[in-house]
Amino acid sequence: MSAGQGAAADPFVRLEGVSHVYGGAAALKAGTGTLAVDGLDITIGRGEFAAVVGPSGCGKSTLMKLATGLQFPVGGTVSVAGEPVTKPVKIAGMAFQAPNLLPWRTTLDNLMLPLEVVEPHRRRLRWNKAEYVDRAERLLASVGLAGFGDKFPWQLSGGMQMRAALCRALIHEPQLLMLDEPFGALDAFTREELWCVIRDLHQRTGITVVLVTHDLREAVFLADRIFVMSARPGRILVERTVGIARPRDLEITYTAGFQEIVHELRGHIVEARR
Ligand SMILES: Nc1ncnc2c1ncn2[C@@H]1O[C@H](COP(=O)(O)OP(=O)(O)OP(=O)(O)O)[C@@H](O)[C@H]1O
Repeated sequence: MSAGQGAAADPFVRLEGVSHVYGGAAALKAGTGTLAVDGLDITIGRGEFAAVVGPSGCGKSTLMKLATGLQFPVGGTVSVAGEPVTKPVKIAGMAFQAPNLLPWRTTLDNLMLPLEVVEPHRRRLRWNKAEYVDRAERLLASVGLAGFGDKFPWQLSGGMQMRAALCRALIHEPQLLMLDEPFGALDAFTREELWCVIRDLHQRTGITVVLVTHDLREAVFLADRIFVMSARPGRILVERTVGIARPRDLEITYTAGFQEIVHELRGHIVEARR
């Protein structure tokens, strides 16, 4: 296992007895709200790589939004790094299925965007631009995009855009990386290439990662622990420690042990869908 040896060692992201209703509690009472998650308990350790899987619409993205302070629960508690989550969590970086790069900005300028918003970088950016540009260029190089900073998003392939979006999520040196189906729109080969990019990043930095995915192979290849959610309203049904030694090579995805875990998870999701 990697740096984070599980939740017990050093809890970092913690949701306890969390319920969330879109539209608010009053809307739920009136029958117009959606109870997305209910009694959701999950603890992720510092430095751990956690994956969350489950049936469509079970509340995986909601879990991500609650953990990062983009939504607030109607019940239960959410904390990150020991602090209750009461506003958007600054120490988190996020990447989603769509890279969402601004087409009129170069790749480098897209990477700089969070720095123009998040303090203390916002204050420092003007006088320390060269230092930040250097950081952005080092990040681009670390994902195989050295020299592409001056290209516009439309000059990059889908996989390259996703790499750039990952760099943008990391530019403010977050302690927590939240990935919501980041590779869903990519072809199988590009996706596997990016698994290795994320694997190496996690190995190198020890950052805590939470990955939401529909791809069970992706979850088993990358994660220390996998959480299976129930159908909506979502809660954690199963917690599976992967236990495959690191560093992991793509070859392990063809081994019987790996495929056994994938099948086991698939069984849990079929069950959850019922
Ligand atoms: N803004 C919203 N307003 C009302 N209902 C919402 C909103 N966002 C999500 N929901 C509902 O809450 C439930 C959980 O949504 P969420 O996006 O968290 O699920 P998910 O597991 O990420 O879905 P998927 O696997 O399809 O991406 C779903 O039934 C969804 O329709």
